[in-house]
Amino acid sequence: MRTGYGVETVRAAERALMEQLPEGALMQRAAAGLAAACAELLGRRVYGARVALLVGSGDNGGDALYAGARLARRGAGVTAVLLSPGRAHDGGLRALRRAGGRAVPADGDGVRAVACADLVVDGIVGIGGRGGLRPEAEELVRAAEGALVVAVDLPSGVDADSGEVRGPAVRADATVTFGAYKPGLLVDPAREHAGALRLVDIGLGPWLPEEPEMEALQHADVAALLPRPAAESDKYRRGVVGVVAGSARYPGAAVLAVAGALSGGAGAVRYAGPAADAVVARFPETLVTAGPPGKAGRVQAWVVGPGLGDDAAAHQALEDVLASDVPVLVDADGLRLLDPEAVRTRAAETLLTPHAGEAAALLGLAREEVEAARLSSVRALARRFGVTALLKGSTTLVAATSGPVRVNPTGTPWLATAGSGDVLSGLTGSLLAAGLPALDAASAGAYLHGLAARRLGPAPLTSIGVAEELREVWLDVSSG
Ligand SMILES: NC(=O)C1=CN([C@@H]2O[C@H](COP(=O)(O)OP(=O)(O)OC[C@H]3O[C@@H](n4cnc5c(N)ncnc54)[C@H](O)[C@@H]3O)[C@@H](O)[C@H]2O)[C@H](O)CC1
Ligand SMILES: [K+]
Repeated sequence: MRTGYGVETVRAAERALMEQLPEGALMQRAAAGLAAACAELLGRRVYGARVALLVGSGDNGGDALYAGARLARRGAGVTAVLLSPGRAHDGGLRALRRAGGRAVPADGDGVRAVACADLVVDGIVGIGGRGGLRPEAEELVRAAEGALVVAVDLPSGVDADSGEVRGPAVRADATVTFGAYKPGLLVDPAREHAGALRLVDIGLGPWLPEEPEMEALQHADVAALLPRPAAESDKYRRGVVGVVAGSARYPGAAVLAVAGALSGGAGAVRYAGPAADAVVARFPETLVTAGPPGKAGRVQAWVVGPGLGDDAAAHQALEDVLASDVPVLVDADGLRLLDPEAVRTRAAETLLTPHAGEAAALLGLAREEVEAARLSSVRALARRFGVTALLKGSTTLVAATSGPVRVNPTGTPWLATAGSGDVLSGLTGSLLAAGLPALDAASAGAYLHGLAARRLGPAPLTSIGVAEELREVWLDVSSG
């Protein structure tokens, strides 16, 4: 599990550790790790490589200078471009010059040094950054196009805690981050600015809290979560997932949700809704209930919402499902009909799976506000309504009412295909029925769904294609 810790948490840990160390020792550890990463990116062709350091006014710039000195000692031609000359960097500049490097102001000389560099080190701003890049930095960053760009701690201009990018920001080929991943490095849009992530241990471990702010499921974590079909031969013991989806207008959503559910590990899928003919024609094994969900046979979890429409039958179906005592996943039209306050008193778990627009409606925000602050939005959804919330996006986030937010690393923009959310709902509901807690079902569902889409992309995706790919993905992941 890749874990992320917020800026304040990292700073507190750094302060505690610095009290035990000689002045500047922590920065030397960071600089050593940064220099080693740069050397690797240069393919160990450090001797003769042209390196430009973008040096901001804080310790982020200090890291860059001391790393630059180490690269200069290995024969690189290193030029520090000082964005705001000040006394703060006397030590680093002395070290750089002693090693044969030089420093120039952020003017024509600086732009030229960057424009002909093989490697540019972004030491403009790190966890002390506020807002996007400033104009003089922007010009230098533009001059860096064509070079390898390594961001120090995080790409300058992104928000380390939220992953927001509120202005111009560096796009790095790699980011060398110190002590702990910051949540912003794991969440879009900042994640795509960071490039390949590399964590340098500077000894913060003992001073970081047990519980991180964020965690990203890896392959092995999901494999451990998946229900083992062989263990329960009896289909009813492996859980039956009920799917309430589709309408005369959208029968396809029912087919897609059932397709996802059949790939999710439950023993059987029970469909209750007006699109039974379309569903059974495609998936004859589906158990079908003609009447409302309340009259349906026993299920271990419900999925309600995809293509449901908003007529009286839809309202009744949602009410029936929420009145049940099993976990319920509410998606799509179900979210539009939902009175979120009504779910707080449910005995069993409720999982909401909105995209940004649906989350915005539930939170009374504009879609752009949710997109700009995804981490706080998914937490707000979970905590305000006492639910587990999955916020869809190219980085899907999952939050329970407390504990770390889960971030899905397999997300891909390809998933913004009509109907792919219906497949995800069915898949995740089936994992709920198989007994996974909502946080795990949603995390594993998003992981498998993203993996299936990645394997099919960049060919144009069909959602039914993603559902069919899920079977392959399941086998791959569960075989570890
Ligand atoms: N603290 C430690 O023990 C270690 C820190 N590491 C590195 O230090 C930075 C954090 O350093 P800090 O001085 O707190 O802040 P920054 O260098 O990130 O920047 C603050 C500096 O930048 C100015 N500033 C703010 N916003 C902008 C902006 N948008 N553009 C330009 N300049 C901006 C602000 O005024 C301040 O002067 C951390 O990220 C690590 O890289 C070591 O790595 C480990 C030990
Ligand atoms: K930086």
